[in-house]
Amino acid sequence: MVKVLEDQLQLSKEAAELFVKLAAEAVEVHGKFTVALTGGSSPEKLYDLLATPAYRDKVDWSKVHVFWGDERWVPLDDDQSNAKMAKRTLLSKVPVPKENIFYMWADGKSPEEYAADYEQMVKKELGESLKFDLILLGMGPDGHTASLFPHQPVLHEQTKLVDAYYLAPQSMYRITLTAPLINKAKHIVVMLYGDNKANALYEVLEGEPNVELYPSQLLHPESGDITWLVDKAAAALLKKH
Ligand SMILES: O=C1O[C@H](COP(=O)(O)O)[C@@H](O)[C@H](O)[C@H]1O
Repeated sequence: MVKVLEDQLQLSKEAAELFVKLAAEAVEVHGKFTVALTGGSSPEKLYDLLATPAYRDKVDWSKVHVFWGDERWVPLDDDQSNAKMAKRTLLSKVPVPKENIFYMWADGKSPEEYAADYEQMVKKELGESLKFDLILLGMGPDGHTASLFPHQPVLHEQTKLVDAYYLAPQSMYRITLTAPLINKAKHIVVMLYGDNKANALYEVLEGEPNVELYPSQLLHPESGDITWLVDKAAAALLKKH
């Protein structure tokens, strides 16, 4: 489903409502809420909102288990860290138990080693189903989502649930959930705004299949659902939605 909202604030409010609803449902059904956060600029407003009493007080944070969809392989206090932004805006302001937060970073490990460790953590937390209750994602103007970047071999990964690799154009390692794991989620929410993403959004949703160029085309939930929360500017080129 594609939902076109007026602007970043409106789509963030919509995402916050969904987060609260899905958290309550998951806790009711299986006693916890497993969520993978996204990085980048798109979710900042959402995290700010979730930390305000209007939303914060509706979530049982003691039952929330926090993962990330992807991360830049940098220490947690580095400005490029997706976790640093989530900590500043949300995790430092809500009572999530420390042991429920699974950062995609470890001192003294290689990214590849830690990707294998992270896969084990994911398996332990999610059990056999491997289904996150919610995976939040963004999308870059180049059509990448999580750290599934154009033309990277990770796009074809079928065995690993979590992978790490050197992203040469950015001169840094990335660690990411892979498409097969993401597509198992019960709910996927992709949030993005701005006219610089209009072309990629059109190509991803209505263009010719080409995952090498537009990796977000890999998003096809096996049995869950996907909601695209986009603003009018990002949706400007869509014809069918
Ligand atoms: O590199 C990344 O970029 C995407 C998109 O970021 P945005 O700033 O355009 O919202 C993000 O979803 C991903 O988590 C991040 O690592």
